[in-house]
Amino acid sequence: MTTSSTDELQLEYRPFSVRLERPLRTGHGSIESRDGFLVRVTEADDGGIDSPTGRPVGFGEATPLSGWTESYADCKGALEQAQAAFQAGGPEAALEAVDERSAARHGVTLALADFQARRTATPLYRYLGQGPMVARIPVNATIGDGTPADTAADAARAVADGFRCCKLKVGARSVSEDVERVRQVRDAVGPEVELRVDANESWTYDEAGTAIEHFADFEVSLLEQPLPAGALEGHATLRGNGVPIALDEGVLEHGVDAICRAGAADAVVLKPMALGGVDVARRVAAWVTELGVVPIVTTTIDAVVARTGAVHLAAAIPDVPACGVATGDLLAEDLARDPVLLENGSAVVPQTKGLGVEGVWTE
Ligand SMILES: O=C(O)CCC(=O)C1=CC=C[C@@H](O)[C@@H]1C(=O)O
Ligand SMILES: [Mg+2]
Repeated sequence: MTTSSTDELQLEYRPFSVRLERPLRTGHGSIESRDGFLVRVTEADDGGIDSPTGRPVGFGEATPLSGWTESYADCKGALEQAQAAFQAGGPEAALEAVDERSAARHGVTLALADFQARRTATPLYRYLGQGPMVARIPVNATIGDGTPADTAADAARAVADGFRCCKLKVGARSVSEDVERVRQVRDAVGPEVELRVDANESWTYDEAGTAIEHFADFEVSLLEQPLPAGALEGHATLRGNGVPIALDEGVLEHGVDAICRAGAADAVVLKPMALGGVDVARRVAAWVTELGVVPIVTTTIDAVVARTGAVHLAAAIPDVPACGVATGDLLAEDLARDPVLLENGSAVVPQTKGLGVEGVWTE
């Protein structure tokens, strides 16, 4: 990475908290707010808000999530160390300071990537992937746990808003109630809409087998993490019964090498915040694609900076399937205007330099 000399650059961070519109109930429990840190890389003498002088600036976001990344306190501590290391030894030293803290590393690396992509007047996805221009990427709607009728209504609303793929949370209720929820959603949205379900490790092998029998009838296209993260063989045995299997929590538990060797997944979910950065996630996506496993990018219900980074990551992955990056509407508030337009089941990829997020760091 070529950057200005250390004494010309500085790394800063500041805390934020954004509420969700309503708690996202999952098999793991509920997510009610997202508390993290905005990260900014600027030229040391930069005077201010989003570098009005037009000099390069880079934004990142470190938003820890329990069960997926380090704790908030550990993330804060790692960013403190990274700021000092950056001052003393530049980006490479800062990256060493966050090496074992995935959310903190995500924030620092995204800010550095945004900084470099802005300097070269390149959209972040092209800076990441050196690939062709990509105008839009397919996205799924994210629908939390609710009664069968409420879930069906939420899915119908998403389809009316243009989504062609809905991912439903399951696992917080009995398998029979979840089967009924998916049945009612399928009846509500018709046969053309893609339905995926995410159990967040909630089921036993028998429960997963029962669910798959019914979900195959409803033409569910993907079942995410039915069994606990540690189960590799169990997931391998569930495959091939009419509903493809994706691993999410299992990616963090085993790594993609073990998953692919065990033949445990048809797809893997790549969460840049949990993997330590969009750079890591893109390398993993290329790797699993080589092995015939489908990469799916999702956010960790992040604020606009990390969420836009996930959109750029998805745009850097050739032939990416619908991704879970349309999560901005789950938030009651955000840190800045969303540069990503959602329409007709896709996200329009920002083509401006860098991430394309502005107005996010106001004094
Ligand atoms: O995949 C999506 O549609 C959005 C992201 C999403 O569902 C999740 C983000 C973070 C934690 C979980 O609640 C959940 C998941 O397990 O994939
Ligand atoms: Mg998941």
